[in-house]
Amino acid sequence: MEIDKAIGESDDKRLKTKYNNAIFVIRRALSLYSIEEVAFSFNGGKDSTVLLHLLRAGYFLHKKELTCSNGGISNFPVRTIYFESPSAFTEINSFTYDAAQTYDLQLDIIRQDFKSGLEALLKANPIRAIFLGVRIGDPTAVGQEQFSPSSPGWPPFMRVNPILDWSYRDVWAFLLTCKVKYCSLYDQGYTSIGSIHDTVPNALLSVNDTTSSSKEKLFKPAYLLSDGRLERAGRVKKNASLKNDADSDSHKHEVLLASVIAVGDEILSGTVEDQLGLCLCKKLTSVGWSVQQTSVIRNDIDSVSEEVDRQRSICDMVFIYGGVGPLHSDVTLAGVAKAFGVRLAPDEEFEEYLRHLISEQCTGDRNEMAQLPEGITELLHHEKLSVPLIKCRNVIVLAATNTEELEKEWECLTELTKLGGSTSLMELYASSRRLMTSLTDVEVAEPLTKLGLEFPDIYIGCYRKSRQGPIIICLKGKDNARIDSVVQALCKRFKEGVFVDMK
Ligand SMILES: Cc1cc2nc3c(=O)[nH]c(=O)nc-3n(C[C@H](O)[C@H](O)[C@H](O)COP(=O)(O)O)c2cc1C
Ligand SMILES: Nc1ncnc2c1ncn2[C@@H]1O[C@H](COP(=O)(O)OP(=O)(O)OP(=O)(O)O)[C@@H](O)[C@H]1O
Ligand SMILES: [Mg+2]
Repeated sequence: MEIDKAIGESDDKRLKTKYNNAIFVIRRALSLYSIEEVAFSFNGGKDSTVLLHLLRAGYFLHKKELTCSNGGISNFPVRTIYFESPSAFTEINSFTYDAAQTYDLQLDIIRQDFKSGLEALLKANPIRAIFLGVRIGDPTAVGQEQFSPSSPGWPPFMRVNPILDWSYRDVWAFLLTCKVKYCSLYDQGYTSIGSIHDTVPNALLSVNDTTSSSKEKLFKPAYLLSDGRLERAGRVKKNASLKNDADSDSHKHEVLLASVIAVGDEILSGTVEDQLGLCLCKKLTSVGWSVQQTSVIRNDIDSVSEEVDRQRSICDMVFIYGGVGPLHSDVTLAGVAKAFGVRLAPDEEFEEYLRHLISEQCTGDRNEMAQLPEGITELLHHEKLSVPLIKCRNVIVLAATNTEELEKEWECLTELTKLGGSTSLMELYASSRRLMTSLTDVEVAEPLTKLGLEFPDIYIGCYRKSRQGPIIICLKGKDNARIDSVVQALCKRFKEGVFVDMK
C-alpha cells in the first residue's frame, strides 16, 4: 500500500509516530464499528486529504489483518460525505470530485446545513461514527478527544478525529512525503480554506516580486508557512488585532476599558513590590484606554480563573502578568484556560520557540511550558521577542517580570496590534490641566461636586500627597476652552490665587 510504504521509508521519526497513532485510532474505530456504520467527512481541504489517505491505509491494514488479502488503490468502501455549498471554491469542488473518482469513493453529496444533513443521513443509514480531519487549534476542536460523541443537540454519532494532535507542519510533512495530490489553492498561498466569502491567500506567504509586470500578487505555497499558528491568517474576518476584539464587542462602551491583573503570592505578602501594574496603567492611559481595575491575586488556578472570568466580561481587554513559566506556582495559563472553559493543550509552535530558548535545560520530551489554552490562543510574534506574546481572546498574558521587559513587550504589542491610535478616550481627554491648592478638602469638596454636575463632559479628579498637604485637581476634557470654563467657575468661588497651575 503506497501510503504505508512511503511513511515506512521516510526517516521522519515524528511523522512516523503521528502516522502510527492516527492509524491506531482508525483501526480501533474499524474494529468497534462495521464498515456500514462509519462515514468519512471529506471536503477537499488539506486536513481531510490527509485523512483520506490515512483511512485508505488504515482500512488496508485492517482488512489485511482480517483476510490476509492485498487491497488495491481503488478499494475503499467507506461512505464519504461532502457538504457542498454554493460558496465553496470551484477548486475545492473539483478537487473533491476528482479525488472521489481517483480513489473510487462512494461520495454522498449533501446540500443541506451540517446538522440537518447529518440528521437525514443518520436516518437513512446505519452510521454510528464519522471520521473528521479536525486538528487541535481548529476552533471546532475545543474540548474534543480522538473519540468524541457529537454535541448535545446534534444527532447522535461518534466523532472520530485521528489527526487531532497533528500540527500544520505534520500535515504538510505527510502530504509531501506521500506525494499525494492536494487542492491547487494550497499552491497559491491559501493555508486554510473556508468559503469564498471569508478566505484569501495568507499574507504571510506573499512574495514581493518587483520584476513581475503583472498586477496580481504572488504567493508562496502553503507548505512554506513557517508558523502553523498563523494558518488561519487568511480567514479575513478573523484578523488579529486588539482593537478588532474590542470593537467586536458591539461598542458596549464609548471608551475602551482595560483591567490589569497581577498574579503573585509575593506581592500579597509584601515580599516584592509590584512595579509592573503601575507601568502598565500609565502605558494604557497614554494610548487612550481607561483602566477599570487592577488586582493582585494568589498563584492559584481558581483565583486566576475567577478573576479573569470576571474581568474579561466587564472589560474590552484584560492584561495579566506573573505566574508564567515552568514552576509549580506558574498557574496563570491554567487559570486563563479554566476561565474560558478549555483545557491546556500542547502547542508545537510555541514549544519550538521555547526549545530555542531553553534547549539545554529541557528535561523529558514534553515541555510543560508549551501548553496553551486550547482553541482560543493566538501567538503574537515580533522579531524583537524571543517568545511570542500570548493572547487568549481578550486576555493578554505578559511574560515580563520587570519594567524593562514590560517596556519591550509593550512596544511589540502596540506595533502588532495597533493598540494605540485614535481611541475615543484620547479624543475625549485630548486636553488636560492640573491645579494645586492649599485649600482644605472640606472647602473644595462641594464646589467640585457641583462643577462635576455642571460640566458632565469634563473629568474632574482629585488626589492629595498627604493628609494635611495640598490637593491636586486634575481636569480632562475634549478641548481647552471647556476646561478653562471649569477653572474660571471654580476660581470665582474662592479668593484669587488659591489655585496654582501645575506643569
Ligand atoms: C460530520 C460533521 C460533524 C459535526 N459534528 C458537530 C458536533 O457534534 N457538534 C458541533 O458543535 N458541531 C459539529 N459539526 C460542525 C463543525 O464543528 C463546524 O461548525 C463546521 O465544521 C463548520 O466549520 P467552519 O465554521 O469553520 O466552516 C460537525 C460538522 C461535520 C461536517
Ligand atoms: N463541507 C464539508 N463537508 C464535509 N466535511 C467537512 C466540511 N467542512 C468541514 N468538514 C470536516 O471538518 C474537518 C475540518 O475542517 P477544516 O476546514 O478545519 O479542515 P480542512 O478543510 O480539511 O483543511 P483546511 O484547514 O485547510 O481548510 C474536515 O477535515 C472535514 O472532515
Ligand atoms: Mg477547511
